[in-house]
Amino acid sequence: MARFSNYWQQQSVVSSLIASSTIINSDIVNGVTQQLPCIHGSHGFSKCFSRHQSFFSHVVSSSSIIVAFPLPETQTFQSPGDSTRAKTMATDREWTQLVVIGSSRKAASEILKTHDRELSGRCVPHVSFAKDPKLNEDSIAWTFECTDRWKFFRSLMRNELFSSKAVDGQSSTREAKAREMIDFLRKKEGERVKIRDIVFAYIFNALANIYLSKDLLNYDQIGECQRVCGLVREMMELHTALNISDLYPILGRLDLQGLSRKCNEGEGRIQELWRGVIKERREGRNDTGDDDNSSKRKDFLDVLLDGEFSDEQISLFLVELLAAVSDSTSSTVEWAMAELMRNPQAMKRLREELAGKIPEELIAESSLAKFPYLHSCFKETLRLHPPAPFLIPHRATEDCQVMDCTIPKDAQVLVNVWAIARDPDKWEDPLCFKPERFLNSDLDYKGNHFEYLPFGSGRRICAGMPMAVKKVQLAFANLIHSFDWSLPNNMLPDELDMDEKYGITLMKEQPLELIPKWRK
Ligand code: HEM
Repeated sequence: MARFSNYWQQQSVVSSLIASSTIINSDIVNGVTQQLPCIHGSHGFSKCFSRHQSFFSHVVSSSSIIVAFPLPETQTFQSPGDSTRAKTMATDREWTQLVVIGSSRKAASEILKTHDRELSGRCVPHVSFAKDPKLNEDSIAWTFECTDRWKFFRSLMRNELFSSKAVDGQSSTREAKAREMIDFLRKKEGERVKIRDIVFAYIFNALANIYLSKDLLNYDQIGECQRVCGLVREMMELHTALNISDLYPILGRLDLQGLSRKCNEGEGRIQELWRGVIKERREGRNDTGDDDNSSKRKDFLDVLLDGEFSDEQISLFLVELLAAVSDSTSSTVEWAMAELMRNPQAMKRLREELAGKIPEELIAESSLAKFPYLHSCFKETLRLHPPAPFLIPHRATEDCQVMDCTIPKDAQVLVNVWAIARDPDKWEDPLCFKPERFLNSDLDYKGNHFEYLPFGSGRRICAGMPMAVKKVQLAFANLIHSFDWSLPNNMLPDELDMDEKYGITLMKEQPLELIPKWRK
């Protein structure tokens, strides 16, 4: 309960800070007050934003733009008059960025369902390669609009990667990679391991094998795994770093803080991991004159080469479909492990469920359906720690009336799924980790229940959800089933730091370090 009141206190700090930087309609809706991710303890988001407070004040006071500052916490644009004012401000000040945040179930449903068509553009941060209009049309997650080309990519991914048939066909690859992860951890028995790095390597290699039929990371070079994991993390953070170019798009090209340059360099280093693989495959195909390689089993790289995509295009797909998603997926496993360490009863119950059905061997994907409590732990982890707390920023592609508020064209539209999944009016004990709430409940993450949207909803819903669900649960189940885990330095479960760190992915600020002990 102490944590809960702390939560509300911090809301006001964070809300007013944010309100002072951009035009915010944090509650397009009835009664729910502004809620921004932050919470646990005294750090997390509030720290992240307060670090920039002086920067904001400076920007604000030195400009003649944007609303009156600072906006009081409660000031939102709720009445039709307010929304007209917001619109006027946005159109008068074309060179500033209007941000609208939906923070209730109703607002989420309006944005992602009722107005899905008008609000499913993307607001692309200046650091992203996709800000370049020529590259944007080859992006999936950052396409400015849902064009025919984006539809083509989505259907290509659905058919080749994420249909039930395709996902089932990949299960042996994921199982093999899960086994490698467990074998590596067996060798580390009694030592401290960073869960994030280990799981990242599993996710990354499982995806790399599905796309390229090749490992890109090697557990024996754990330093390299950490380097790549750190590089990806840094890129994700750069996408949400406070960037003056995003606040004042007119300054975009100047890259005054050097963030775009940094992001480009990071992406370049990540792409080095697979550039050679693409080149080699293309040359191999040319040498055999076997352009479509029809007699052999195809992986996703073959599909892309058959589709005559350039090496550059393929490489950028892999930035989005391999590097970026490995971050969100490994983060979910890390949070799940952290929550279980803090909740010994839940850990015990999960162990019993797993051991009752699978006494020895590694748990196979085909067995996952037998574990309702495992599935509930997965759902509860995503409720408390959605990897994308505001989804990926949407954009209004035209003026749009949402409830009693006009969202003008080109406004950035965020849905605070983090806060919605903690709304005390909708969730009992919203800040407690209680997987039981999902047992015997039909609430799922497929985008139909607007109080719970870890994968989003509507046309921009996570493309990789069917694969992500399997991948996370497989890793999580086997980590719990194979090892007893303890915290280093005799730390007590309550002492585990659960602060969050904001990037596009909501990470655990302090990486989770645990000591494995083989259970068999
Ligand atoms: C636990 C793991 C994951 C979670 C919680 C998650 C969640 C999300 C969310 C919230 C979005 C944005 C939705 C929106 O903006 O409305 C998204 C987009 C996306 N996700 Fe995931 N994701 C996960 C893993 C994956 C994986 C493993 C893949 C692919 C292998 C993937 C591929 C994508 C793609 C391509 C998009 C962009 C969709 C578009 O803009 O059309 N995700 N994801």
